[in-house]
Amino acid sequence: MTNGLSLSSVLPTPAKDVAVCVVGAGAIGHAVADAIRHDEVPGVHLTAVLCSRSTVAETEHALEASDLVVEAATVAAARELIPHVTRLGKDVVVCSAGVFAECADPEVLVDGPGRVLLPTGALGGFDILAAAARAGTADARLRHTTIKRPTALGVEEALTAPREVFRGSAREAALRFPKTSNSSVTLALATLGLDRVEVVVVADPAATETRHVLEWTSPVGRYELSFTNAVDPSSGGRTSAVTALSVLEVLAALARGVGPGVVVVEPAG
Ligand SMILES: NC(=O)C1=CN([C@@H]2O[C@H](COP(=O)(O)OP(=O)(O)OC[C@H]3O[C@@H](n4cnc5c(N)ncnc54)[C@H](O)[C@@H]3O)[C@@H](O)[C@H]2O)C=CC1
Ligand SMILES: O=C([O-])CC(=O)C(=O)O
Repeated sequence: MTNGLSLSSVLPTPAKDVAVCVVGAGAIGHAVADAIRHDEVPGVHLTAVLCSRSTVAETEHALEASDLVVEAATVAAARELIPHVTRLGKDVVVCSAGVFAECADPEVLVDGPGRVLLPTGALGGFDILAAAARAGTADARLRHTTIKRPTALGVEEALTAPREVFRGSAREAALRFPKTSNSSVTLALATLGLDRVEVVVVADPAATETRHVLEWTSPVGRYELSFTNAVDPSSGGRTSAVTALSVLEVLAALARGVGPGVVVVEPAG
């Protein structure tokens, strides 16, 4: 700063707005589309919102008109969309990250040159965990405990106390709870991989919010990160409201040319 340069003057500035198509008009898709419509993300504009009734022609037209696609639908939709969009050379922000639990190698779904970008979703702290993983993962351990209300997990039984309903790998969690373990998959892909992150799922009849606890141990440090998330009321108590906001962080980062979590100081005026 003393030499007259502000931090952002050395960052690349994208030449034009990023044109975004949102796939899925539920809790996340609706919130993301609304925020873009209301100009809450500078440098980004909305081309279309596709729903499950959209025709093939509407879908193709929307993809053609977009630079980037936000998938906020289902694992099944992500399974079809990822190879298709990446083959067109466009990036796709994927909320239904659980789709990667179906693949021995996540890269097989990505038929480039486009890329898949996974938002941190309902979690955070990936920066420090990925940094710690750089020191080596052989002696690292990571556990993700999710605590949600029983109906959000598909647990029909009337519980009177919290109950552990699952313990296994992130891959197994996503296959067992495809609608509520996407964040475990993203976390695993950012750190130790799908088969080495332990996931515990707890159904708590008293839960009014969703809790996620991450416990990391490795030679470089021990971290415990705890997230208590308000749920999006339109998601049946299932989806943490911050997930849509994390998608907006990815879009804002793309428009600015720097990753989420980086503090950018803009020039004055
Ligand atoms: N990465 C993360 O941290 C999180 C990921 N998720 C996942 O994100 C996805 C979206 O979540 P929500 O908005 O809460 O779900 P939602 O159920 O509220 O909305 C999904 C919408 O997608 C629509 N849809 C289904 N198939 C479609 C298709 N082929 N094309 C277009 N639309 C389609 C549905 O009709 C529905 O309106 C889900 O897979 C959910 O499990 C949810 C929370 C956190
Ligand atoms: O929204 C949340 O708290 C987490 C979730 O459903 C998921 O990871 O799929």
